[in-house]
Amino acid sequence: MLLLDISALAIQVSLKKVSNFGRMSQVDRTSLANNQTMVNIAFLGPLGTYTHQAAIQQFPNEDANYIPLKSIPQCFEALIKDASLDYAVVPLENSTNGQVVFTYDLLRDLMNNCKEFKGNEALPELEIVAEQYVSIELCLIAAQPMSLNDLNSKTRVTIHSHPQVWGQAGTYLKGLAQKVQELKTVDASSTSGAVKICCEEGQPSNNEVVLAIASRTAATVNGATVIDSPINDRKGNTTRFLTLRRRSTDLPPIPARPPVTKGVQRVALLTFIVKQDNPGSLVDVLNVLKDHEINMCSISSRPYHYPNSSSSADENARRKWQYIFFVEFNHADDISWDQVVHEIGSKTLKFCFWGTFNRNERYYEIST
Ligand SMILES: O=C(O)C(=O)C[C@]1(C(=O)O)C=C[C@@H](O)C=C1
Repeated sequence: MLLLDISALAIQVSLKKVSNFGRMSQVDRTSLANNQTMVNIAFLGPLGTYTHQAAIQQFPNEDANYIPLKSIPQCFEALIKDASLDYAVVPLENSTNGQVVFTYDLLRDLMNNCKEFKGNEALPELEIVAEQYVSIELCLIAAQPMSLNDLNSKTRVTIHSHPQVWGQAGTYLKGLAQKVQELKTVDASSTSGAVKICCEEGQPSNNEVVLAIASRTAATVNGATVIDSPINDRKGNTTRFLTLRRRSTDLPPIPARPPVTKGVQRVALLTFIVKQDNPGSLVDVLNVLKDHEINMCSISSRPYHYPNSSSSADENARRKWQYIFFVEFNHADDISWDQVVHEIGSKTLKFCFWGTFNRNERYYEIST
């Protein structure tokens, strides 16, 4: 509860900073970015999203300007193109329903469309510099004060939220669907955006109710009412966020939170494609990690398509059912990077190291 109050307060403070930023010209914003004391952080907005909370956790100081953008792709695009932005914070995965596929696919596309290579190592415009964890306590929210008891067998309910939420409150929504006449879910670009839509739509009629699922902070920011909470199926529901920046940045290394002490685990993300028809091609890459006593902590894949520019004579370029792999691993400070990179390069068709960052201590929290 205390945590929520603090975050609501932080969001009020950041609201002021956001509106100031919005009025600045591009030149002002660039000179602001050049002023070492200010950092400009893009995030999936509007204010009150869980990503906003992650951005505040990552950059809690007075010298942070938070810039809400409309979608995850816009966060990537703006950070690449707008030199006045220093960082972008985006969601990566949820402890209940897994990958935020938008982010995975944007990383894939950046590697795929990369113009700069060292051998077969892609060097895309962005890198990952930190991770954050935010507790996701979902609330059912109405524009006007009302009670859960107002929903009955005659009510037709429409609920707006970010698509990532449906899998986190599936059981709750099934229960609610049995209580009302009809329940419809509508995707929004973010949870706080969903509350905004709910407030704009109001209540169409006595038997029709428009609701949203979002955080308590999003309800406060939009002047809406929480009618039920927490509604997530699993206690301890948590989303993991990444902080990105341009590889070419002049910024000093991101301050480590908690401070780097000897023994803090480092984490790296590697993406790659292999010759799919060669038996053992994936195992060969993983064996490089094993040989260097590097512990893999996650592996996942997404569909992969060769870049549109590939020669049409190349059969691989036209095949379906190919995959890009995402592997995260812990490593000691003294691993022989050059050797690891060389060996990974020799076992993959194309690969990318997205950066190496401190493991956030909240990674180790267990559900109570
Ligand atoms: O919509 C938001 O509030 C977000 O920050 C996005 C997002 C996500 O994409 O996973 C973040 C956390 C929750 O899991 C739901 C939505």
